[in-house]
Amino acid sequence: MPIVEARGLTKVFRRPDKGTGLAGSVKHLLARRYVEKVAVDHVDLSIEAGEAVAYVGPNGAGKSTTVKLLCGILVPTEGEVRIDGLHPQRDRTTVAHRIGVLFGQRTQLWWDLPVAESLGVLRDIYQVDHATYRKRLARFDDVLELGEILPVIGRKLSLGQRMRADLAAALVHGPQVVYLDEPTIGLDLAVKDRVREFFRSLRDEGITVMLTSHDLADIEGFCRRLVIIDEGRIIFDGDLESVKDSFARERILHVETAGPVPLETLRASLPGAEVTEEESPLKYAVRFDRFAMTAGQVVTVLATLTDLVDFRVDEPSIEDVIRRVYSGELVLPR
Ligand SMILES: Nc1ncnc2c1ncn2[C@@H]1O[C@H](COP(=O)(O)OP(=O)(O)OP(=O)(O)O)[C@@H](O)[C@H]1O
Repeated sequence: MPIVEARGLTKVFRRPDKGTGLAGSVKHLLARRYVEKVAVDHVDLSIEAGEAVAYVGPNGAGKSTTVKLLCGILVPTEGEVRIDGLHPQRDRTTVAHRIGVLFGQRTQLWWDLPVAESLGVLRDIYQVDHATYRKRLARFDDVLELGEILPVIGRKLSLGQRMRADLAAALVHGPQVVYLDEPTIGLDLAVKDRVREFFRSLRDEGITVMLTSHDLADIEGFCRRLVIIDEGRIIFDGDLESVKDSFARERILHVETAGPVPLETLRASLPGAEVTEEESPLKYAVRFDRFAMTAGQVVTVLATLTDLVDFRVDEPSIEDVIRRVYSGELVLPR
């Protein structure tokens, strides 16, 4: 049985349509008008225990709303959610123990308390015994270096410290399912790396993770499954690597040659590829479609023209593919 299951999940927000200016407000008072926004539109999603799922989509696609529905923070307009077979509202307390959530844009720490006390309050709310709590804190300290920020008051934390503390807060009760909504937003690279390492350790422990991020480096090497939402609807749900294999066709071979070769000669020898000079002398970039030719074939052709000193092949990231999906240039099979 899936640990997270959503069927026909729909959320429609209704907000007052007040028009503009005073006249608009008066008109609204006399005859109330509303506009509706379908933020999540009949989403079906099944996540098995232990899966790490990337949930991506452009701004306003409905990602955060889905996460809020899956946690029980919002009640669906239509459809239903089950967490380990339980209903997020009817079984609120049991579900709260099974899930952890981090909203990168918001904190669940108490602003006026040191981090240690905020975590202590959560320990009491979730009734985590002291030995287990100490063990969890030690683990958070290992990867997140939490120890140094435990005495710091919430409002004095830097963004990176705040995110590390919030991760601990989301996990202090040992949830089976964790939703991470933009967990690396605004972090510098060193903290991002540390936090990403922590995600991998969660996955390796068998915790189910659903990760929403605009930084696709968060999902590479971490999530096997990719779900793309656009305008409230799931437009793709499948294997991340196979998407890359099938749609990230472009490869770039960076090559350094022993002597200069005229660009025209290189271009004439590699029809279908795009050859450009790189910034340093004797270095070229060959951009080619890997379905049209292999990197080996490109290297063989180049080696007939000159001696090669060094070469490297760059693969495009999943980011390129997803950018093309967002722009409508690429439609992935569902
Ligand atoms: N409380 C609300 N009331 C009215 N509209 C809302 C509310 N929350 C979200 N929306 C609207 O629902 C749509 C989906 O919003 P949501 O925050 O889920 O998107 P998102 O994919 O998380 O976007 P982002 O990547 O920008 O955070 C947007 O058009 C948003 O303006």
